[in-house]
Amino acid sequence: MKFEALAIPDVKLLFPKKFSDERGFFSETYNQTTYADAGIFQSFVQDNQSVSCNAGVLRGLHYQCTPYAQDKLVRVAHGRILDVAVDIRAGSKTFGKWVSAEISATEWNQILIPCGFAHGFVTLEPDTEVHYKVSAPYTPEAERSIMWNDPDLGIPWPHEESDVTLSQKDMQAMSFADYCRNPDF
Ligand SMILES: Cc1cn([C@H]2C[C@H](O)[C@@H](COP(=O)(O)OP(=O)(O)O[C@H]3O[C@H](C)C(=O)[C@H](O)[C@H]3O)O2)c(=O)[nH]c1=O
Repeated sequence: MKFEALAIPDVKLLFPKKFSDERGFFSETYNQTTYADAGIFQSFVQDNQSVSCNAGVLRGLHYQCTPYAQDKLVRVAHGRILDVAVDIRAGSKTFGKWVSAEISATEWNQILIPCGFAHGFVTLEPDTEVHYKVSAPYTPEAERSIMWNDPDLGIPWPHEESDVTLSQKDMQAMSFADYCRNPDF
């Protein structure tokens, strides 16, 4: 399995093989053995899928607090996203730092977001379909949101505030300063 570490090495980009022929293509989008070869030993317990009708749909920055934290293996079956992971591990030398990558059906790449990172993405094309595996079940009471455009994080999203579509939850997300007052990682 071809992979590369991003600037925060715990976040990895993966490049599964795609076997194309005159019918179309086949790809193993997850395989415990070959992903272990890339240093991904997490076991996943839940598959998620979100479809966003337009470009500019922004979901995040989300995480589940300990002990309900989730590793996430994210891929795009149709369309393209800018995916962002923010290190929220208290004491980490990259605390408050972020990494980003374009994940798309065209590139057929994936991103592993470990526990201890807040995760978000913005769609770059209409009808973008994101599939992701998580290593712990959904626990609503453990769900937290940090403001996507928090000035202390300074994530250079490609959209202005007026151009993004957010959920009510994400519109009311906490600031990063609020998170720092009571970090739950
Ligand atoms: C995450 C989740 C949600 N839901 C229900 C709860 C809501 O009624 C509905 C929509 O949930 P939400 O608005 O939180 O969905 P997203 O904004 O796409 O959130 C996700 O997007 C960001 C990028 C993430 O990294 C998280 O995995 C996840 O928070 O699905 C479930 O039933 N199970 C689940 O695992």
